[in-house]
Amino acid sequence: MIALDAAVVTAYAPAADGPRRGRARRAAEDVVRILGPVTLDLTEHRIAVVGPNGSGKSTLARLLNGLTLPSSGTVRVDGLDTARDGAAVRRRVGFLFTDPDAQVVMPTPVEDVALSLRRAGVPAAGRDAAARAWLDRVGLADRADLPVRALSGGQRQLLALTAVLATEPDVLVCDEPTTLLDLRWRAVVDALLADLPQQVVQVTHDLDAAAHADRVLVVDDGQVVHDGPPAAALAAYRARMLPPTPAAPAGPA
Ligand SMILES: Nc1ncnc2c1ncn2[C@@H]1O[C@H](COP(=O)(O)OP(=O)(O)OP(=O)(O)O)[C@@H](O)[C@H]1O
Repeated sequence: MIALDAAVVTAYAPAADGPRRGRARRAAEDVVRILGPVTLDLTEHRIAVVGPNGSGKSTLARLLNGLTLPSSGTVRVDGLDTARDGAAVRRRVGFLFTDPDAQVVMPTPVEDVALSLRRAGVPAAGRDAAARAWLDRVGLADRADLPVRALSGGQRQLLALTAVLATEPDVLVCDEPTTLLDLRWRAVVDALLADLPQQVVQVTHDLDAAAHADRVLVVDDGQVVHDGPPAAALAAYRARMLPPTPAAPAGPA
């Protein structure tokens, strides 16, 4: 289980027209709170995180596997503190970025998945065959030895997802995994995520996808402002984002 206890994230963000200071002289007034305090126990199988641009969703997602550490408060994964046990946390919690090019580092798909297997401790002798088996599972077997740049954007995101899954995490955190994909690839990735046995926490602007979650967190202005079943949380989010339409003027009597 992932548990956040009064987790706060701050960042150094000096005003553009403020005085310029060296690293040693950063002023307290230039430190801004970008998230929190957030206290949550994340136990549901499928959790969606929605909210406007810049509201803090990615920051929240990155807290969950220690990519971002809380400035105060704690984040624990199965009791492991992300600030102290980062490597063990990252073995449990995989992270999928919006842009697969930020994640895929090797020249070919089979090498990229093999790298994940290496990180997961799979012995060298079995890695190539295991990587091919993973690619086969997601329908990328015939792309295994092509240069990654020859894959479509959708195939690259599928590859990035496969490379994360190959490490067999207990939890998968996805930060807008389908935002860059066309409708067809979005459906492929959504279907794959829906079928995973793992807990999935997904940041998304796709409210249709969020509607299938067990729990939806609505983040706004660095706070979790709604938390509950999708119907109620998404209605609250829509009401927050979209002003009510003015009543139609009355017609002639
Ligand atoms: N390292 C940083 N330094 C200063 N400000 C930051 C830093 N990281 C994030 N922010 C700010 O914190 C806020 C929250 O950012 P975050 O990326 O979490 O939002 P988001 O909800 O994921 O946005 P989007 O939907 O646009 O991806 C934004 O205003 C962002 O500019």
